[in-house]
Amino acid sequence: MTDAFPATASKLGLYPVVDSVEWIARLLEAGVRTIQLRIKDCEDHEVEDAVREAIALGKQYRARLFINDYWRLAIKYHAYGVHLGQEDLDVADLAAIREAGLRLGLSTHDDAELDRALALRPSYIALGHIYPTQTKDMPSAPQGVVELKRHLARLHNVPTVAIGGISLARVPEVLATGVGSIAVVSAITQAADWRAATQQLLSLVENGIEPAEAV
Ligand SMILES: Cc1ncc(COP(=O)(O)OP(=O)(O)O)c(N)n1
Ligand SMILES: Cc1nc(C(=O)O)sc1CCOP(=O)(O)O
Ligand SMILES: [Mg+2]
Repeated sequence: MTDAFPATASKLGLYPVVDSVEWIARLLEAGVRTIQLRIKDCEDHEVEDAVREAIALGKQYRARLFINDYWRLAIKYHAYGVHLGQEDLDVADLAAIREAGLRLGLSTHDDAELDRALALRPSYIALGHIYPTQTKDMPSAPQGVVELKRHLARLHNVPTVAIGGISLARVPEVLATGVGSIAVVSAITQAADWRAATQQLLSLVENGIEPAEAV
């Protein structure tokens, strides 16, 4: 059996996914403790400064800072973790990520992807997309909360994250499935008042979760 990736918190709480160091800085300052830098379609050298700065901020705030896609840079600058999708799995050096002590989060969208993810023993598994999303072109249909709940039944011992089209109004329905974390992009970055939206999301999602362990 393959070695497991390092553990993360059993419930990751609110998990904003953002595309700049500026967003990372303002959300950490606002109290977010799980966060992802997601800058799409660049070469490593184009995003190296942003990745390094985001990781330094994550350490400063003792936050769980995940780097999407750029796993080599995440290793180089000792990120808390890396988030990879199914296509990324075809090219990433998972052994190098594990040996460097980074946590690994994996995207899944159906049973077959869940099978593949579970076999790799990641630190968490993300399930998407739950609702229609304007943020990313998705090849599949939204899975909805009934399917989400069915998938969660297979994941008792793995931290879980729901993503895709989750607005503030939809958070209670998603939390009711028992998922441990809610990842959002537009619910924060497109909000008329991102600060208020973040505080509302934090209190809804993290109410009742144990305070974060030291990172
Ligand atoms: C928390 C979380 N879940 C899913 C994704 C999607 O990752 P991926 O499938 O690699 O797609 P891109 O984000 O790279 O377009 C994510 N980033 N974060
Ligand atoms: C980046 C991403 N990954 C998804 C997946 O299902 O894997 S859905 C998604 C976009 C989520 O943005 P919003 O919260 O604005 O809908
Ligand atoms: Mg990816």
